[in-house]
Amino acid sequence: MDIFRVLTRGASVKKDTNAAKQLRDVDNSRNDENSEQKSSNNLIKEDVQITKELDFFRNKRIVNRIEKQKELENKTSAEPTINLTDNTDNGTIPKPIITNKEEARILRNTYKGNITGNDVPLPIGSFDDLITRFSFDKRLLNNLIDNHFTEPTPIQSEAIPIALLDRDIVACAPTGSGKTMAFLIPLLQQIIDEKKVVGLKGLIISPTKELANQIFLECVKLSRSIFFEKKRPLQVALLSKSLSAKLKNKVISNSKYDIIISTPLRLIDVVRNESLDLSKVKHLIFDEADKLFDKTFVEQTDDILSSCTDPALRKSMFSATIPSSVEDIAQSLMNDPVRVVIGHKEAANSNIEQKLIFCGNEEGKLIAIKQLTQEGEFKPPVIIFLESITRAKALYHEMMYDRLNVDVIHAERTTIQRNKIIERFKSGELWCLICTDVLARGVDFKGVNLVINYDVPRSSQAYVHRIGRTGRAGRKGKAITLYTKQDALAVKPIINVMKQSGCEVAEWMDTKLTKREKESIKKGKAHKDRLQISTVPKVDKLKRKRKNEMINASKRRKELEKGNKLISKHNKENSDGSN
Ligand SMILES: Nc1ncnc2c1ncn2[C@@H]1O[C@H](COP(=O)(O)OP(=O)(O)OP(=O)(O)O)[C@@H](O)[C@H]1O
Repeated sequence: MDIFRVLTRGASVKKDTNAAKQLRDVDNSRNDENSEQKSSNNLIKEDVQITKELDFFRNKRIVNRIEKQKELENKTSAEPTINLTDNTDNGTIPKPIITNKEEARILRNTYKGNITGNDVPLPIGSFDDLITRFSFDKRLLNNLIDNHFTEPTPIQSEAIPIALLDRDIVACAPTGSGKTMAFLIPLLQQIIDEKKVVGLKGLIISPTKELANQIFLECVKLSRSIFFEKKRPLQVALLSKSLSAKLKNKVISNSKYDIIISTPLRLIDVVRNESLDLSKVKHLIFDEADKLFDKTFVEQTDDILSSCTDPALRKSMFSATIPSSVEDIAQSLMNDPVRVVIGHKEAANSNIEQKLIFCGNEEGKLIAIKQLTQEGEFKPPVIIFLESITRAKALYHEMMYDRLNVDVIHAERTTIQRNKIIERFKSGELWCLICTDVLARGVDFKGVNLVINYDVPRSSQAYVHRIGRTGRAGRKGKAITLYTKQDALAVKPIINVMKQSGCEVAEWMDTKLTKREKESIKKGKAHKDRLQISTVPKVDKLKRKRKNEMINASKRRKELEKGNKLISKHNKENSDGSN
């Protein structure tokens, strides 16, 4: 009972907010003689309101359905599980329970959900719906509440029932909109339902170690205190280097875990070695699916798919960007999938203010960063993305030189170093994180104020993910992309994303390039031939180098002299002793 009280408490909305009023209007109009006409008028109004701010966490206020709730309450009075009575008098709207297609349509309109497929399940309007429609585990619900997840986000509203009804799903929803919980919640419920099956049942694949670790931690939080018969806990594991060694050496049984989270390479390694059996896996989830199906990973992903031999295998794909090429693959691999798109497919998260800065040339980029600092736009925490390890290191040294509180993460840093830096950044000790695309996807840093693309990302997808490190979980964020003459071509897809997301782009930035201009940019191989990162002129660098050489030579000379003195002293002492 208590858990439901807490859940219901979360849904407080002032009665007079525009969105709430419109939604009430929509509902009331159903009883009207001209209900159809009124309803469509209101939906147009509602569209305007929602497009203005596609805020996936706060602007989702649903129909006032007091009558229906009361009816339901009477029906279910024998089951004192759901608290439906509070909150109508104190300025709040009851949590919606979606019972038919019309209600689903209205709910979907509030978040621009486009759901297609055969027999599309109804979304859940609140976590209460999980109780009325699915026999949801109370411990799991408690864990949700303990972690302050009181209302589902749109992707959760849609994806959870689809998965619980054992359907394959291809889901595309904005960065930071809660996709992780959208696949973890139903997965855990299904593992609980299949408690009698021993062995690995759920597998989550992520392209990077950082993201795999983050999903693992979320999964541990949600599965806390869930035990099966004989006090066996629900076992979740991150396939780390040490765990894969233990599995290989049979120190740990390969049927110990219910869920494993892994990167593709690490998983394939233990599967090829026959240290892990995937034949009982029932739920296979690809997070950042478009990355896992691009040329970097596709072979390993294919191997994973062919190792999961259970004919009832259910597959899920999640990402903020799913290009049509990946959708085609998905359709061919999946069994009658439901396709979920939240918001505009080609747009970035609408909580992010996007800006382009033309810097002329490479030197201009450093100057731009300095200007942002001086003008107070460089508000920590800040993440700066660069296209290569060399460039990330160079910028790091440059910013260190300016005594800024920064560190750098790239593939050459060890896992321990990477984890430590991430912790320092999360705790606020570190203000600015410089990185390559290793951190572009999935990593959830709460409260990042600004993302700077020091180098223009190579695709619209890369751009959407990079800037998605800010503006998460309903917060506002800012993204600035620096570009030079060389980037005039590369910046076009970014301009498209900006326009799709409703951001302004100055006309002069979006001019069409002539064939000749395009050719000359291509010849310049924009990405390969960037100048080094430094504001120090070449002459000064040479001077600095000579000065360092002189200092080192003088140090060596002094050490030599010191050594010579010691030897002659020693010799003298020896000769004195023999006399
Ligand atoms: N129902 C919810 N209520 C409140 N906060 C939530 C809810 N679901 C998720 N969150 C929070 O939202 C944040 C973003 O979630 P998540 O990392 O799953 O985003 P994502 O959609 O996977 O983003 P990306 O595309 O960048 O991987 C997290 O901090 C998470 O804890």
